[in-house]
Amino acid sequence: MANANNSNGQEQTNGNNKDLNTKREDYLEWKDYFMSVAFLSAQRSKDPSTQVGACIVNDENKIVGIGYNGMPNGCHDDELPWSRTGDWLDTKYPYVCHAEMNAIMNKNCSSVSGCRIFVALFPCNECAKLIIQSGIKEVFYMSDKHKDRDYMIASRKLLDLAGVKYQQHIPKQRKIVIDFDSINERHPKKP
Ligand SMILES: O=c1[nH]c(=O)n([C@H]2C[C@H](O)[C@@H](COP(=O)(O)O)O2)cc1CO
Ligand SMILES: [Zn+2]
Repeated sequence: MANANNSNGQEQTNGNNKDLNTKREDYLEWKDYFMSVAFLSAQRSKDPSTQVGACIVNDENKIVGIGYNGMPNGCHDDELPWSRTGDWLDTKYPYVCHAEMNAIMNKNCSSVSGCRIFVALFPCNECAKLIIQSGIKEVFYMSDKHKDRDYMIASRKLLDLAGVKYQQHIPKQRKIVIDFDSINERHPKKP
């Protein structure tokens, strides 16, 4: 639908009024932004069942590491299994690197000590160990859907003992759409 504009500088885009003279209020708040980066990164995952992303942020709100679940570097992901069931060696589990591990290993600074990590899924016990050892102080997660599994109980035990805080992130915006065409929207001509 074409955009129309009214006399007080308001543009109507598909029925929504947009005031082009006043600061936006519906911009992404920091935590929604970091969680969105984690979710976007998860879109790189080749895992057919669960795509997980992680984003590490320092105390200046700067992103210092991003990762998603995938096979280790140099191990071609066509040569390793992606299945969930069957002989353990024929499943993905012994091979795949978790998103948290990749985010920590991909860090672009010398240390992630004191940082926060934003993850789609509550970290497993192995990732909890990495989080603790790397000095990350806080975990924000979206889903805790495996919370009753033993490895999650172990994970919480480790995080609690080490004093790593964790909390579910409740996003202000439940759905964020990336529309590559939106940048081509034209605004009314300046007077
Ligand atoms: O914290 C995690 N981070 C992470 O990257 N993963 C990955 C490993 C697997 O590729 C996938 C889990 O697969 P599945 O849901 O099919 O068991 O998610 C799984 C967890 C477990 O919470
Ligand atoms: Zn893990």
